Amino acid sequence: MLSSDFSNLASEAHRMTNYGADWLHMDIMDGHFVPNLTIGAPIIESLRKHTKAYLDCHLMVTNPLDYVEPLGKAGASGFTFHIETSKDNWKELVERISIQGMRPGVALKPETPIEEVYALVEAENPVEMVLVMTVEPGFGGQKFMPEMMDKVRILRKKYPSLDIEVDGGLGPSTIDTAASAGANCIVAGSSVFGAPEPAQVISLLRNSVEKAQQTH
Ligand SMILES: O=C(CO)[C@@H](O)[C@H](O)COP(=O)(O)O
Repeated sequence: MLSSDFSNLASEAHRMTNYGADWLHMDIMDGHFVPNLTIGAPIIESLRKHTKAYLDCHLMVTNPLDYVEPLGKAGASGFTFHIETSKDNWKELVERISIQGMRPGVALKPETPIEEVYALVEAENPVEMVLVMTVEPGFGGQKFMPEMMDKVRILRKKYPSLDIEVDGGLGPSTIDTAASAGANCIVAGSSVFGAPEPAQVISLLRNSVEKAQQTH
């Protein structure tokens, strides 16, 4: 939703779900971990009053622990934190996310090796999704980094049933590359909000993933 009109967030959310979006991806940025500042728990709480959609929160913040209880109480559905911020406390983080009834996920920046998330996927109380950033986090409208697909291929081979999300520069010209590598959760901002027919783009993204899943 970073590409949406934030002054009309509820109607933008309805527009996207009416166009066929399964989830609403909410980029939460603190202006410290990334050089941008967006939304927090109060916005999620207000939005939750207007939609039952899955709110897939991506925490681009230095201290994700500070956001767990506020976002859980606000009605967030998924809570995906960055491994770069939680190498020493991810077990506590995942436990507290789960206690709040949210789905835990872990994200990694382009320069972070994929090996750094294996322990979180294999843990007794594991994350349920890995978000492979395909741009440097902080802004929408950037160019897709195809070199990140090696991470997706490795994850898909190692964990066949894991949810693998990709985020950054996804659209009609890049979706087949991501889907064929094994990504099954697709974040798309500018390619959908900027499209003359957003529903057609959402349908194209979904069809590409479904087609690729038949070969995995
Ligand atoms: O987390 C981020 C950016 O940090 C992403 O969610 C972007 O907001 C995706 O936007 P597009 O690249 O699809 O325009």
